[in-house]
Amino acid sequence: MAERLAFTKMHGLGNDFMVVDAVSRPLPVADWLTPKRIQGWADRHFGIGFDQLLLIEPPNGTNADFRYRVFNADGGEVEQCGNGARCFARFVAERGLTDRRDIRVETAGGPIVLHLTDDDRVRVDMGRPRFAPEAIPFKPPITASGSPYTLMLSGKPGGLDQVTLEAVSMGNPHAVVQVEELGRFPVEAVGAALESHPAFPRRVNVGFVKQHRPDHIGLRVFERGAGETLACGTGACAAVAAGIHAARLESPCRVDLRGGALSIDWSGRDEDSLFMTGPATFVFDGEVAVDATE
Ligand SMILES: N[C@H](CCC[C@H](N)C(=O)O)C(=O)O
Repeated sequence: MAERLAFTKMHGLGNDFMVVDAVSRPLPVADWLTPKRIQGWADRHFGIGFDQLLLIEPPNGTNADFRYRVFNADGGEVEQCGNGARCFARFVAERGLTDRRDIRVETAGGPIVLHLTDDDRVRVDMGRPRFAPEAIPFKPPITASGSPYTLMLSGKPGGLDQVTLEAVSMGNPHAVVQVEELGRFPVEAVGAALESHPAFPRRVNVGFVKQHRPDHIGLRVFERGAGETLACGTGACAAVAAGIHAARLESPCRVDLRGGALSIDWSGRDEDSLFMTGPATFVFDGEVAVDATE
């Protein structure tokens, strides 16, 4: 007889998630959330369909309120998910797992703090952006004299034989590429080429930015382990951090993604946290059979 796993489908601006609560009901996570099973559930035709699976656990020995783990559609566990953090906050608040309005969370990419605003949005302290190549991790070309970096591309993806980018860590790795026109840019081809580029030992999320004004950008993101998504929270944070770091952008900055808009603010001082504010949406509750023989 197969076990049943309860989950909640949520999204942040169309970046969608399977949310699993392992606080109310402890789960045999290692046995159940295998990469193969996550890949199957992520499939939009044969499974539930999502960009990431978010696992909510009790804190792991720190003074945090919860631990939050993120798995991409390809089954790999990663450090951070910005849109997922907002969905996490609304889930734990509205399902009675906490009565706090400021929620401290452990993540593999470092601690974050989630604040529930009065209009059902969530403001997330995403921690400090990091630009040092070793923090990304990123191996710049030996000829590079610093950011922005020019990487050669093999096979001319999207007709390009090189690309200029900035590299930022928001706990997870991001490459930020400035483009003239987002609608027609070959995001799939260039994003896939950069995601697996040898300069990024742990692969990378790739953001393509069109700057409209110093406080307003458009962004498309080809995500590590998920492909192009309708929105990427850490991608929006990385794009604005790179722009402020390079004195192109100012704070607060509006980021228009395919699924909607986020507001990002950061002082530009390395020691200060960057903040992201945006919505989180419940879609449905469901359950799925966990067949031990799979
Ligand atoms: N694909 C990302 C994880 C999800 C990030 C994204 N969904 C967000 O909202 O930040 C990575 O491999 O680091």
